[in-house]
Amino acid sequence: MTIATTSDAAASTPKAEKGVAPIKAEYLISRTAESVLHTEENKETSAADSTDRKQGGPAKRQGGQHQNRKNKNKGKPTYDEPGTKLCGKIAQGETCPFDDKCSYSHDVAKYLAEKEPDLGPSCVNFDIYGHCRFGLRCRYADAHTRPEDHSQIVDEAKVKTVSQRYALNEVGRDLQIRLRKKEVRFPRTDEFTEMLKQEAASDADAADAAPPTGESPDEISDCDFSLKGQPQAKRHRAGRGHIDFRGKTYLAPLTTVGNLPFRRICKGFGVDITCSEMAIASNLLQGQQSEWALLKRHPSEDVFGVQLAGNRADVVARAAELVARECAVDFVDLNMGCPIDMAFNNGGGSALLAQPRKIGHMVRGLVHVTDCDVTAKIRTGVRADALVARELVPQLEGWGAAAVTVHGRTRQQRYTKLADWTYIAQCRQAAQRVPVFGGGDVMSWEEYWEHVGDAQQSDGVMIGRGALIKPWVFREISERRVWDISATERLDVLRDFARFGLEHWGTDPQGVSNTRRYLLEWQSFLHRYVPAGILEVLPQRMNDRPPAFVGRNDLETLMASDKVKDWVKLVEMVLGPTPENFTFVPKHKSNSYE
Ligand SMILES: Cc1cc2nc3c(=O)[nH]c(=O)nc-3n(C[C@H](O)[C@H](O)[C@H](O)COP(=O)(O)O)c2cc1C
Repeated sequence: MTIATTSDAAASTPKAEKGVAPIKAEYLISRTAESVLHTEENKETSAADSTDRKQGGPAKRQGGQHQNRKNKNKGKPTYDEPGTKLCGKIAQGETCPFDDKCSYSHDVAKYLAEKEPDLGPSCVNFDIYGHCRFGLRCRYADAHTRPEDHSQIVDEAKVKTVSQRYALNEVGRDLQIRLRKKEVRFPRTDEFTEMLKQEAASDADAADAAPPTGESPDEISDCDFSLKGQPQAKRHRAGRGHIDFRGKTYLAPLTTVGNLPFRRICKGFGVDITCSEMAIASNLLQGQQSEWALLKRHPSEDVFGVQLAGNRADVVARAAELVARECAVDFVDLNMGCPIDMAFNNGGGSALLAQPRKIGHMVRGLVHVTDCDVTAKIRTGVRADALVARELVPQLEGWGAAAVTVHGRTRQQRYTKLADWTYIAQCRQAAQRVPVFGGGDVMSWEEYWEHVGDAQQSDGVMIGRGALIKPWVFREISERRVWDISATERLDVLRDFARFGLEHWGTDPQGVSNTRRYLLEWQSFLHRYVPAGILEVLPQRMNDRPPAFVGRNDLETLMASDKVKDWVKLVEMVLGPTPENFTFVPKHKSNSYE
């Protein structure tokens, strides 16, 4: 898409309208030009709310995920591999132990005749490791294939010097198999469960001895937030508490988009703390490979946590015990904010906020079964008329949490309305020692320092969508200045992501396809960035929607497009041509203006 500036564009003057990003007059597109433009393009697939925007405002709809994603991007053919999949051993030039019983093709000539052309002259995996584990199946295979006999080149010198694997926390298949066979033991969780049983027995004895109150102990603990009867934070183990959370920048856990390559980009811009995407405790315990893959950590992630979600204290404890035993993690974070129905209706995520007794068991359990810090991520409450976070913070502290993050919205609110930073400040004041991070809507250095500076509303800020829209926000925060980043520099960021993605997901057709999809998911947020030099008033605010504008050059204009077609074009600039029949619908609705 190339939007030309129309002659009457400069005629409009920006108004300081509530909810509208103030764009300098010379970059505005007039209403007439805009409607012509959209008539021409109205046949295109567009992102969820792009049509809302053209029609003068968002239609009311539920937050969450796009439910109508066609085949949820999983249908075939979505990635560029010939119909027959070449056997991995043969692709490496080795012999296959299964011979003619192998379910994959051994016909190299046929595979190469059908294969799409290479996507580029060099292969990231070969460049780093001195060999490519995908061999002929690599989409950059020419870089490491001898043309005369298709054998694979190995750069021995490099193979030897690469001692460290690219990602940490790559848990072997044998653990997954043992988990599926139920052969893994959880001694520390067993110990904790036993302890809880004894506590329950002595509580029952005490209740028998006490005069009747008319309420069962469960009823009391399910609705009472006082510290009565709760063990204090005495379960800290030696070695715990080594992270000084205060004042550090913290990249929020972000399902799908907060993947390792994205976190690596944010590390490059200076973020201090990173966290995995939310991993479901029960999926980990079932040995699901895709869930364990969420825990991978790049060596640059020097303060790294794993976020766990679950609805049962014993399940979450087992998962945490295993993660802490098998992986390199600095902290385990308990998710109590997830709003999606699937988690909520099963009593997990933000549904926990209404069950303080269960939270107590969970946090104490995590503290008991791990040697690392345990942190908690909560919302202000489930509903606006029953906020619970302020009462919960001291409870969490008592149970042994090393830090708490409060996302300043209720579940009911999703992303509508601004985060309540006044309430976050009250949560912080309710804590005695533990650092309380706030989260919600921050996307500029000014807002960051407003919340952690003199106002002392929080001990730190966790940044989610702000980092997705402009990951360089972390550099701006540390330098305390706006960076008017150019479109070419932004394209370099996309290029880095593509490289990191190919390193992470692989250079074979599936890996390239994953990289493309995750980059598109990210672009569904990135396009919301309004270049600093185009704004009349800084900083850009999360909920201020810009009127249609052109960038300072065609690339900048393309980057601001809310059309999926343009996102695909942009991604092709760093990842080569998209396969035919490719469709994409972004997963999260939170990328759009509410
Ligand atoms: C796409 C997306 C995925 C998210 N995934 C998670 C998650 O896995 N775990 C979690 O605790 N919060 C998750 N969140 C919530 C964020 O961590 C954060 O608390 C929230 O977006 C508010 O911060 P923000 O206004 O800076 O985005 C997600 C948010 C978004 C936008």
